[in-house]
Amino acid sequence: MTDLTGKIVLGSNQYGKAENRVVRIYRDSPRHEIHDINVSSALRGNFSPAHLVGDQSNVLPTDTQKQTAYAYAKTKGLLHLESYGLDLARHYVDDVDPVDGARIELEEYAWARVVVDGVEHDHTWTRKGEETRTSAVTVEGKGDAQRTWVISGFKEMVILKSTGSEFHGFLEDDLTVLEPTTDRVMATSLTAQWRYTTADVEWDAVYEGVKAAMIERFANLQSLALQQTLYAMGEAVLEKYPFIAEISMSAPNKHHFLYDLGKFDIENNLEVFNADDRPYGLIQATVEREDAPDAGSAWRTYSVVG
Ligand SMILES: O=c1[nH]c(=O)c2[nH]c(=O)[nH]c2[nH]1
Repeated sequence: MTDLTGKIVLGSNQYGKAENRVVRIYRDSPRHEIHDINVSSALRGNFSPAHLVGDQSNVLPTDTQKQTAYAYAKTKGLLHLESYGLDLARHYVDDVDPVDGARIELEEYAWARVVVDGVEHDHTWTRKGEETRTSAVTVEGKGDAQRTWVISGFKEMVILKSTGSEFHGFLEDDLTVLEPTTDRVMATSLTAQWRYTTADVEWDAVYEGVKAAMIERFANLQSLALQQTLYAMGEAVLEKYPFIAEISMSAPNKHHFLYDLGKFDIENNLEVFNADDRPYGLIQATVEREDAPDAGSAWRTYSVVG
């Protein structure tokens, strides 16, 4: 083995405050609104002195980033993940001299208003078992050279269809035991992220529209495989919204195996299944436009590792 003798230098780095749990209540009228989020910030820029010689003069403390996350929830507002993320990212890049890039990652936990005596309650909710909405906003550069990328998405939207799904005609080798099927349960816990070509978007309406397009395609397509369903869902989103450049999806195949009731002489006509949690097939795909603008830093995550 040859010993390496090159100079040791600092590679890519960033720092910030991860997972600030910010809950913003709007209580200007008797009917309150709640936004319950998890926000992480990461700053990129000239932080070599901090790493090399312990000089903090360029370092805006992570504690300040935490304070900013909470303060901005009030002063700038927290109505949409994306607009709040843009406010934070632009602040760090525009107002903090050593910062030339900021990455804000966000998740929102949905709450459902409770209904008491048939009336929606003003200030009490239960946590929805729905998907978690997500966003990732990146701003780089100052002044006219500034670039902005916005990704929106969701995690763990659990969706199931009890028919309309087939899987057959697959490649077989000596170890293939899977039986082909023309009728099965298809279920997944879908994670999706889509990249906008603009930051001028009606965030909530488009989020709901993307979800609706995906759900409609999942429900109505006679599926020959989860791969085909995933592509069709992505295609539906790009067809509907010309300002979305690409969508990436990750879909665990939540297998529902027909339970053997024959041993009890009980007929099971696709009625009783074992919902097995692992192992699971994991189908992942990106659907994109050939003329999509360069993704730049859109997908660079805040975590250096992983
Ligand atoms: O939709 C599916 N895609 C696969 O690639 C696959 N593989 C498998 O065993 N079952 C399934 N289902």
